[in-house]
Amino acid sequence: MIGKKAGEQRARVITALDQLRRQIGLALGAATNARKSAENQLAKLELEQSIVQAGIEHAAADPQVVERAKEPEMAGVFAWLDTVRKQFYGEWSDGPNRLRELVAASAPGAAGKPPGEWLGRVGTHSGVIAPELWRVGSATVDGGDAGRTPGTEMTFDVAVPLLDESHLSITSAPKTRPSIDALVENLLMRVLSTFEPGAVRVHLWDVGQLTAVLPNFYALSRTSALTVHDPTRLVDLLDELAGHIRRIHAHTMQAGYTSLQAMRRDTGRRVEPWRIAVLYGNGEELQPEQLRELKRVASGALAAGISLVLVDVPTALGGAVESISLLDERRAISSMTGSDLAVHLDRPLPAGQVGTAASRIAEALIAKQGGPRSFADLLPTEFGKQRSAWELRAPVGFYEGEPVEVVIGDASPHALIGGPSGSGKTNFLYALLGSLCARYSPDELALYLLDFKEGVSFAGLAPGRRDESWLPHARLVGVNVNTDREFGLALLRFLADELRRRSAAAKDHEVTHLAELREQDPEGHWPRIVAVIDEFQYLFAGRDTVTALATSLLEDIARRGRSQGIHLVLASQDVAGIEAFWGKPAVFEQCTLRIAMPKARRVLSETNQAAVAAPKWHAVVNHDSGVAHGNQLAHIPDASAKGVFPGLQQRLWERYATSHQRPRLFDGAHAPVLEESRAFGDLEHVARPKALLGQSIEVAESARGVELSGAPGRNVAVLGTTQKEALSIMNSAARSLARQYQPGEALFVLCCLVETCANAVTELSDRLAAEGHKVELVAPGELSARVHTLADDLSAVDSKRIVTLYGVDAALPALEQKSPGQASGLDQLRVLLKQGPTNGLHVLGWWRGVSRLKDTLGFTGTDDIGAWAALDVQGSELSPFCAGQVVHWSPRPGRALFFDRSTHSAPEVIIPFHQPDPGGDE
Ligand SMILES: Nc1ncnc2c1ncn2[C@@H]1O[C@H](COP(=O)(O)OP(=O)(O)OP(=O)(O)O)[C@@H](O)[C@H]1O
Repeated sequence: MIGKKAGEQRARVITALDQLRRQIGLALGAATNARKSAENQLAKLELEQSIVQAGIEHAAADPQVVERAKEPEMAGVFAWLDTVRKQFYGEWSDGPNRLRELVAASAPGAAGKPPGEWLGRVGTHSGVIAPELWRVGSATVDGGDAGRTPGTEMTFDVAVPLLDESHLSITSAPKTRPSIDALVENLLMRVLSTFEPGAVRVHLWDVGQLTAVLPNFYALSRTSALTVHDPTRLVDLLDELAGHIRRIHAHTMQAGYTSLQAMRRDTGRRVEPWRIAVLYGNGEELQPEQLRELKRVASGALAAGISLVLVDVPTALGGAVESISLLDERRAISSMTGSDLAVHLDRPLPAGQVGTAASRIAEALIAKQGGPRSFADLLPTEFGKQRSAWELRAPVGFYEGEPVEVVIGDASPHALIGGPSGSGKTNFLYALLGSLCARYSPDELALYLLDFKEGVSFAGLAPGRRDESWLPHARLVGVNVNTDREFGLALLRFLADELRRRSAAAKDHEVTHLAELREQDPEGHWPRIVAVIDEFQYLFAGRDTVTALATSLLEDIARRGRSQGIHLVLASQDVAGIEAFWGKPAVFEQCTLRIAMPKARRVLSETNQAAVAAPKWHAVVNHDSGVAHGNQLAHIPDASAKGVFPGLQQRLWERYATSHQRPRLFDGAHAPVLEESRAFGDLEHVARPKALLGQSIEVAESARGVELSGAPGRNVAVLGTTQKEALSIMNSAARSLARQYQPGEALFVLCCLVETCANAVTELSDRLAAEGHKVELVAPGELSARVHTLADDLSAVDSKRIVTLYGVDAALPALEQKSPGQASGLDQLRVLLKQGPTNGLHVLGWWRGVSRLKDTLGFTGTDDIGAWAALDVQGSELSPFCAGQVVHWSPRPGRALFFDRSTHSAPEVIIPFHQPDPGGDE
């Protein structure tokens, strides 16, 4: 509605202006017109000219003229000129009045009224629609020329279009610099006094002066309303303007508007401030590069709410440009009024009053911007109102009181955040997450959060002991993953799978973009996914398969994630993290959103140093791959203060928790407890039980186990000297198996040859017995004999037998002994390993070294150990048990390398369950 009205008014103004131009041209250039129309009648023209020059009344009294006019071919000259004059004056006689009305309507308030009515008052105009004209002076025509009494003067206002409408080019005459300053000052003051503070930003550049450009405005230079630029760095200013143009253009186009003006009218919001750049040249041509850039800026500026005022900068700008050329100190010719009419420029505004007015505007602006904003200022009044079909958009901070947004979408699908330790990177992430989660519901946004740093930075987002709330948008929270690079890999695999799932769904619906998929499949669950990986450089920390896989997965996700709504936010503390990236340009280039914390280097682009000088608790937000013109400085509110983020989380939790699942927490510092794991809890009686060895490192919580079928080789070896983990794996295996057998269905034969584990094994034995199972605790000295009987009865016994041996290596000397003519205990153990599985007997054995296991197996090869879990054993020792492949494994506490011939192509890292230690020495 507003738009339509404004549009009509604008059309009226333009028509009236055109008319005005024509009329003035006619009035003052009647002779020219007459001459043209009489080109083929030179004599007639001359006569007409002399008549017009003299004036019709004068000419009629001139006998010479009267004589010539009597000539036949001159017949009608007088009559014709009289008609023209009557017709024109009929229209023009009211021109000055009409013009006055027009300026009053199009230049309301400070835009057109005398300074006494507004100078020194702070404007209140909201800045959605700008006045169309701005007064610069007045013009006077003689009443005679206007069909009135000759000799009387008729004055009308002269105003120029500026904001959204036109650039302005001003040309000086000798010694007119003070007049030009007064003209510019008058114009700028009218603009600044019209709008509420903050709606307009003025940039001043003067090729000849560093500081003293428009000194009366000095007070404003403390604020964002006025920036004085370095005379030697015009290109910087032009770059900055080009950056605004690109950014605003992208924003408005995305919202479906061709200009900022159209967007403002339609949305009723200012969206962006207007910008006026005043460039003072010296009449000399600019350097070609500057000129090119200036023209480029000028062509896109108006649609982005940017107007240029060029003073003595000789250039022909394309598009709408009005001009004012000074004739002397008070008079000028303007393109608005035509070349025949001198404009009397308004008197300079009183310097003192301009200074006072500038101070008042500056103070009002500072008061309005307030002090530093808080985290609460980032949050919308109503939660969960935004839709993420096209993009995610949320403010993360403020610049001069105005919010600075981060956009994650088609143009900026992935983000790279960098800053040294303590620069506020984690705080930034919290500000971003809070702002996003408050705007988008968990159905619109799903978060996968991973922190490779030691510490608990994201831990609070998952349910905890002290705070039961969690962030409903979070699907996964991974903390303390510094040593578990595999978990990073698992997340990337998960994302790549999701990418495929989304691509397939998009293909089914014959669409290519998430927004279209959501439209076609309204019942589907297609939130945008944001995966935050803090200290992501850990992914590339070794020259191994993890690095290689992480690289290719990241590249895939980075490249294809955009259209499927899967976004990466990669954060890194040090340059090393970023440098890990330089060799991986595919990922780096896709991170078009760059966020640099103070002192961060190389995050933006090699040459963009903006972050180096950024103040504390600020960030440079750049959606243009770090190119300087995309820089947006923002103060980031404190999101890490006590209770701040948890406060928001509590509100979100109360709102969404009942309808959404809690996130999975993966904490690399805490091994899961067997009894608490879902995999253990879900076990039930089955025909082919699985011995659980530990938890897998995956996005979904799951455990790894070995199925003890009747196939040959279905025995399990635990390798290494670390007792705690070895005990854990052995016990989890036995206990999980016990859960899957009916009481009496299986016999557990336990033998512990490691003294320090005796208590734990006894405890296990008691527990199994208590569960109703048949258990035999064999003393070390009796093992050989028992192995014999087990081997002898191998096919004769009907029940399952689980032979669980702790420290087999310690039994080897005893097992090796043999009576002449008889098989040794070792021979019989080999029989069990080889023939046991097909006869319902499986060995779970712990060997404290690979060579001891080899000794045990003898020449029979490694096939009888179908699955193993290795602890402090070097990878190279393991290849014989892994079909000869190269095994990368650097042993680390609390982790095991697991391989099952029947299910794995390569070994994987698992986490042995945590065992509350009942009696072991550790
Ligand atoms: N915008 C801010 N306003 C006020 N305090 C802040 C702000 N940003 C960070 N801080 C404070 O500075 C401390 C360090 O910030 P933060 O943990 O975000 O830094 P970091 O760059 O992530 O460092 P590190 O990588 O070592 O964790 C925080 O404890 C927080 O209290």
